Amino acid sequence: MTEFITQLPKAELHLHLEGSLEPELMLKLAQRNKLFLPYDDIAAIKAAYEFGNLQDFLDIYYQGANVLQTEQDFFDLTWAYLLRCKEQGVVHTEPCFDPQTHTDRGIPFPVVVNGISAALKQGQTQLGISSYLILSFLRHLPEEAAFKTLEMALPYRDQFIAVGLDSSEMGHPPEKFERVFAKARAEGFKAVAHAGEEGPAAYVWSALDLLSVDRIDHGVRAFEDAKLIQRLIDEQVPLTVCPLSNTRLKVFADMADHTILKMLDQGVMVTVNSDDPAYFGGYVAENYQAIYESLAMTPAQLQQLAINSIKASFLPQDVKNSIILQVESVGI
Ligand code: HPA
Ligand SMILES: [Zn+2]
Repeated sequence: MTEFITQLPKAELHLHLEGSLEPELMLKLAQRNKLFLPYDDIAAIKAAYEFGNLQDFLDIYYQGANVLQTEQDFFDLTWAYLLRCKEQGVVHTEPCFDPQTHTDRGIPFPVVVNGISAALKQGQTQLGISSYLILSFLRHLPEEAAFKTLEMALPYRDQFIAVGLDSSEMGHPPEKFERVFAKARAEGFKAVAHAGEEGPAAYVWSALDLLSVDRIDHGVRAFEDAKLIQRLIDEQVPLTVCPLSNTRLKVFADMADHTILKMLDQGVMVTVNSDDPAYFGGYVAENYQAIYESLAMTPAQLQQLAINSIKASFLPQDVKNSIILQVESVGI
């Protein structure tokens, strides 16, 4: 099945670039930048990746991001991710990054965005992978800080397509960011937000109604609210689901409990993504493989998930149509 999954042309729509920082690159960048890391080797780094919940993970993820200092570091991070995309049949990606994680420790915004953009551009020319970048606000910080980040980013507006919302969900509902999302939309950006990962289905409603998002990141707790599921089906709101992330962060105790297949069968526009692959044990193909094995999915359902990933992307309709034809031509 691995080969079939790899052959399916896919889009990845929920990927934190900082979460693709593999332990090997983390050590290399720490040495290059002469920084202290509280780990002796790769095994020690990996041993720290045992999470009881989202916050346990975020604490380690923000600490890991400290090794990213120069434009070259952000280029190398992004390029390593794109090479994985190439291996796994990802033909289009819409990764996000957290500028505040870097600007708050003194790294200038252009260092971050220019390093990422240069790698994405090279991904298009050398690997044939198209991409749109998403700028995410950290929801544990005040809305005022998100406004400042948006202002800082506006001179670089050609380098990203959408704004997003991530970090600690509980206690930080979408409504906290209503004004900054309105401003971003008025500036012409698309919008996505994490909602219904650890937070309740109510956060999915408010992301849709108050932030006017085009997609929901995660959204798996929508399953607890039948009315919400019906709305997601009626409006074909995409959910960027991340199966390995959900089990590693204990959103589901076991992959066999995951609701993605039920939602797919009901007609929800679900997609498969890796979230933070360096921390959760797999890139996008491993996520397809995990649900295929644990949920007894059929190859036709895997193909539908790949089609959904293209449909839910921000690509122009004619490009979507031609990639979907290619997905359909992969023999089952
Ligand atoms: O899964 C996530 N949820 C919220 N914030 C994040 N930042 C990186 N990954 C995540
Ligand atoms: Zn995420």
